[in-house]
Amino acid sequence: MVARTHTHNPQLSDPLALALRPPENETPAARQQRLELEQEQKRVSDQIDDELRKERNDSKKRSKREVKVLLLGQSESGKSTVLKNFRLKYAASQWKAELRSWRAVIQLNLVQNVLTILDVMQDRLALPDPTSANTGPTSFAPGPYGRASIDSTRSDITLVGSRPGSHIILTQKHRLLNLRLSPLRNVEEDLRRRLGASDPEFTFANGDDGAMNGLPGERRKSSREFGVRGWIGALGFPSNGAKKSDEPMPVDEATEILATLQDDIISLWEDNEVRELLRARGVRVEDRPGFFLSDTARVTSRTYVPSDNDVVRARLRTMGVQEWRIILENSDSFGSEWVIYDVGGSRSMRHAWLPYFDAVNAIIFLAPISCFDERLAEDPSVNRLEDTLLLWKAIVSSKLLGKTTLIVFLNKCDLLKRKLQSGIMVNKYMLSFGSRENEVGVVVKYLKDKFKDILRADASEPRTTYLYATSVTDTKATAATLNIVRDGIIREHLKNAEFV
Ligand SMILES: Nc1nc2c(ncn2[C@@H]2O[C@H](COP(=O)(O)OP(=O)(O)OP(=O)(O)O)[C@@H](O)[C@H]2O)c(=O)[nH]1
Ligand SMILES: [Mg+2]
Repeated sequence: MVARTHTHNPQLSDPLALALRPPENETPAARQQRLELEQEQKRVSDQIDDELRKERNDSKKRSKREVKVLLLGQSESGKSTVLKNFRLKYAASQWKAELRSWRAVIQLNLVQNVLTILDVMQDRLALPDPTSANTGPTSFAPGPYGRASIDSTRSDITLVGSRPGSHIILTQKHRLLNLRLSPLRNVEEDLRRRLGASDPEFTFANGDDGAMNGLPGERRKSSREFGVRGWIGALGFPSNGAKKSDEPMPVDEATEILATLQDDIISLWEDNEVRELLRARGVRVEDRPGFFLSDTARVTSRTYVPSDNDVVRARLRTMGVQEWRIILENSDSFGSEWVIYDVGGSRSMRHAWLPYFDAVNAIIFLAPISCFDERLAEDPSVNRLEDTLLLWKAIVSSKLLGKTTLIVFLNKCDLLKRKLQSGIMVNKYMLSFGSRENEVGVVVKYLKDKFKDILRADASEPRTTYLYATSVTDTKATAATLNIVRDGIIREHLKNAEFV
């Protein structure tokens, strides 16, 4: 009978229920003991449930209290730089503790500046030196590290006559510099490995998705762009922010080699022929991300510790989506807890943005307006400004973002100004600009109107939008903008938060 009941009770036919059922010949005392034990177990289980419920509610409340911001824009638009400014201003002690961790990135940026120049020089160096009886570049003494080698078998000598800058003569001095600086190729590899080594998902962007050497006349893509999925892992940030900042930094091999080559790097960058060749080839190293050649003496010193401004200017490409939780220092009021999502901006990474659209209060859209004459690294047929405007159109017309506060930073105004002053004409690249004055204020106003026009024509819903002209490598000016932006976002957030 009992056996039949068990067999016919679907619940008790479950193997787990069968295994846990009370013994059939249980004595009253054993039964009493079992029931007491079960009661205690239930009490503990209920307590755990209560705690979980409380935690869920707390996290819901916290999530309501948190201000969530998504940084969007194409690659190299300045998203990570805005994040850095935000942390510098609102999480200063954490920021300070992390400064030293950026040394390797800045050293890598400087090494890449030098290697870019050496690459540009290679075809000219392959030619015999007309000012010297000594014709073979390999006949020079090796540099201080003795690992140098020069490819003297290049076969493109016949082509170089037609390249821009073919009138510039590089001499023995340049060959020697090239030879002495060639250990930097190993330093580059070493630093890349070191930065990538702590991130199992590190990726080298080489070719199909890297930033373009990018300036007018240069179609080649860089194999130098380097990105990591997480700064924290790659840079080895101190986990508790407690790293002592007055200890000297260890002098590793890269630092030692850079210190030894300091004078050569300065000679290369200050050399008139080299400058002329770069100009002729349209390679504006000084306008590129992560330009540190003007700071060579400081950056190559054995005791170099990065400054705030160095870190803000350092270039480290973002891969995927990085979430930053920032508790604003000196503020316990509403709006002191921020979550900022910093995303990778190149086309192949944009699909990863979507899941964050309905979770954020505000979007800061970075529009690098100095890029009117540049092409996308990932698709050289597309103008970078055009890509930015298309992205903006897609964002404003997205229904998912109907309630999201939109903030636009018309960024890189400093570079825009320099470009316009160097004589590059906006109307050559943007016909609709017409005969307006080729001046930064006029261009900014024109583009602001363009962004507003797109908003009017394509917005899924009318919404609050703020536009600012920025140069986010200028930390002082950006701090002031961020203050206004922060207050605006909090105001909007308060309006929408249910519990207010
Ligand atoms: N001169 C100047 N440089 C800027 C400005 N904004 C950003 N940069 C530089 O441009 C480079 C790219 O900026 P990032 O913030 O890394 O760009 P990103 O949008 O995060 O790029 P991805 O991570 O590839 O999506 C960095 O080296 C910055 O220092 C600016 O307003 N002026
Ligand atoms: Mg980035």
